[in-house]
This record gives sequence, structure tokens and C-alpha cells, in this order.
Amino acid sequence: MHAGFEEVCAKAAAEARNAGRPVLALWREEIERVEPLLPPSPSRSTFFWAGSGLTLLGLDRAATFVAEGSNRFNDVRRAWERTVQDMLTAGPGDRDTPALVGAFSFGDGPGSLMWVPRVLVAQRPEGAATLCLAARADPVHGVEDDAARTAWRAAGWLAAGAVSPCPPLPVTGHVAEELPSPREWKELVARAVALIGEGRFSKVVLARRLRVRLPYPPDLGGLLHTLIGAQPGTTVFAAGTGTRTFAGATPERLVAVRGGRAETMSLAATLPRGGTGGADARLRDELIGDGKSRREQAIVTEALRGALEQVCHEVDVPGTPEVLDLPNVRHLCSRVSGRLADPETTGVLDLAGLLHPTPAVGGHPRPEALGWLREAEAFDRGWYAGPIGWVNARQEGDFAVALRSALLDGDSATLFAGCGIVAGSDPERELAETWLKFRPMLSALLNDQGDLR
Ligand SMILES: C=C(O[C@H]1C=CC=C(C(=O)O)[C@@H]1O)C(=O)O
Repeated sequence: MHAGFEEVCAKAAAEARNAGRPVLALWREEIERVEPLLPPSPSRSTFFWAGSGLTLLGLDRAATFVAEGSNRFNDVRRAWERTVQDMLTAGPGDRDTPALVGAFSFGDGPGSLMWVPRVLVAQRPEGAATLCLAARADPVHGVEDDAARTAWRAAGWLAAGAVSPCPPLPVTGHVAEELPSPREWKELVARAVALIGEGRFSKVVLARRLRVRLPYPPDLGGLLHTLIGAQPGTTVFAAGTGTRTFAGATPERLVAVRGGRAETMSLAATLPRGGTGGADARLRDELIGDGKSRREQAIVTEALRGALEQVCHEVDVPGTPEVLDLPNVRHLCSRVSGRLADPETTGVLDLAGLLHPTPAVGGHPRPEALGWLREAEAFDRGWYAGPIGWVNARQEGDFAVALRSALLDGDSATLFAGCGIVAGSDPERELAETWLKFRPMLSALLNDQGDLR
């Protein structure tokens, strides 16, 4: 691996000098599977994704794309396109594997960050893994990091990642703080319902946080391993740039683009799972037959249809939603897809920019709902409810909506949960729903392997 990677790095350095601009060098090859593929601790700049049949682990950064404002998706898309045009790729591995990873902030403020990891491993449930090594060559200084060192470090990290995470330790003495308080948050829900009654908007998704102090900083690899086991049907993710890491297990896909098709998901309305077969079946019927839940989800479906129709032919929208079962909750879900009218110019980042924020996390109509949220919610969501995912060199990729998540910072974790508020929403029930949505991450952090229902 070293010789091939060093060769492409040397070529990139020469190209960068000639062209007077940076050039990215990428080396790809098949390697043996890494089981389990998890970030080594202590974690450095990390990206992790396990969902839709793909596991990705990215370490360190070879190139970084920072963006903010309402044009942030487009800005990253253009910068990535320019990088791909100049990029030198070598090695026998699959060239369509992900290369760019990261997360966009929910709002227009700073914080959106996509990057090309120095070391990226991609593996599907069957077959070999692909290892991708990347280096950025600068016109003046050449390749920033020694290529051979990166390759050696990759081997070391992979060996560390393959070690099974330590078994969960019992957690005692944690302290939790709800932000805002339950009373204040219920008042906000009541205010949102009143504004819906006045016709200001038809839906708004109001979030809150739970801050937990743990007796020691959680082990990221162990936490992700637990979430993968406990939350089937979700995408488990982590993105971090040092000591602070954002991680979660989300059931919601924002958009995937592959082979000229775009796939998105309308996910909304929540009920808990029942403790017995009979109770569970009754709750299922209640969800699918409940007019308020159906309206709440239909708002999302119609917004997705409208967005896809701008860039797709043949938009498929199922007539009735399905029920998506998760270990402790269930939602209404419609999988909406379409054939891209112009796959050459419309990539996954364009779609993410068009769709985000859907009414599953923002509201409807978007400007009115977001305008009120900015005043009422009074905290920066950061990456919570924003798009997180990956892109390849053909502008294909997959983005999830970063729900059921927490920002981990040393021994503190800030968990996020939001609820779609529509006409008829009851503040007490919405509050209880936020606890259902905190539960998966809370259980993983507190090593509570018990019944999640
Ligand atoms: C905003 C969240 O969930 C969304 C996705 C599914 C169901 C939702 C709901 O029932 O309100 C939310 O729209 C969250 O988990 O923080």
C-alpha cells in the first residue's frame, strides 16, 4: 500500500506545483474486513456511519470544507466538485466508495463541516473492505503529511479498531438537567398550538435538551457498539473533531442518491411500543388510524413530493404510510423517490440543500415555522436534526437526519429531542414523547441494557 500511495502523493505534489493550487491524492485498495469496525479511543477527528448496509470509519482529515449560511450545501458541493476535477486517484479499490464525510448544522449559522478523511474504511455486510488513504498536496509545501506515515498510522488504527470495545461499566451518580424545564417547554408547546390555531403555521417541530453528567467520559467505540446492537433499523453515526463528538442512532434518512435515483423518507408521528403483544398491536392500530398523526405526517410527505418534483421525473409517493417499528417507539413513514431529471448536475448535496429542513424537523410553511423557532427555542441546535452523511466522487451519497443524538464533551452529554406540534397537540403528551426519544441514547450512555419499551 505504501508504494502506491506514495507514488500518487508525489504526482499530486508535482501537479499542485504546476497548477498553483492544491491537489488531493487518493489511494484505494481492498483490505480484509475489520470486525468490529469502530473508532479507536481516544478519538481524534472521527466520522462513523453504520446504516443502509454500509459501515464507514473515517479518521483524521486530509481536506476540509467549512460552510455557513443558506447556501452552505451549494458551497460545499461546488468546492467538492472542483476538488474532484483536480483529484488524482490510484489503486485497485472501488472508485465509487465514499470520500467526503461530515455534517451540516441545522440552521444557517456556522458549524457545517465536511471533510475527506486521511484514512477511510468502507465495508458492506458481505465481501472485503475498501481502505482509502488521502493526502492534500499544497502548491508550495507539497504533501502536508508524510505518505508513508499516514499508511503506517492507518494500519495501527485499524488494528486498534478491530479490538472489541470494553464491556459496559455500571454508571452510578449521573446528574441530569432538562433544558428548558418541563413547565417552560410545555408552555412553548401550548404557545405553538395557539399560533397554529391563529393560522401562523400548520406544524412546527419544537426541541429540547437533556444534559447528563457522567462519572467518566463515555468510550465512543463502546457507545456506538451498544447503539448498533440496541437500535436495529437505525443509522448509527458519530462525527467529531477532537474531544467533542456528536453521535446518535437515527431512524430518518434525509436523502440518498444513486444510479440517477433520489430516495427520501417522510417520517413523523410517534407512539411508544406496547409492553405485551396485544398492547403493542393496539398502539400500532392507534397510530395508523389517528387523524392527527396522519395529518402530521402528510405535511412532511407533501413537502418532500414538492421538493423532488423540482428535480425529478416520476416521483413515487405511496398512497398510505407504513408503520416503522423501532425498539421503543414507532412512527409513520412513507418512502418517497424519483428519477433525477439531470443526474449530471444534480447530486446528493443539491438534494440535501433542497430538502433540509423538512417539516419532520422544522415545520410548515418553512419560513414562518423556522422564524418562530428561532425566537422560541432559544438554543442553537448545532448538528442536531441536521444532515449527516457521505458523498462520493460522482456526487452520489447518503444523508441521514441527525436525530436521537447527543453531543459528547468529556464527561458531559447533551441529548436532543423534538416533537412535531400540530393542531390538537397536547403539551403533556409531547413532553412524554421527548423522553421516549431521549431513551435510546440515554440507555446507551448509562449502560442500561434493559427493556427499552
Ligand atoms: C424531531 C425528532 O423526530 C422527528 C421524526 C420522527 C417523529 C417525529 C415526531 O413524532 O414528532 C419528529 O418529527 C426527534 O427525534 O428529535
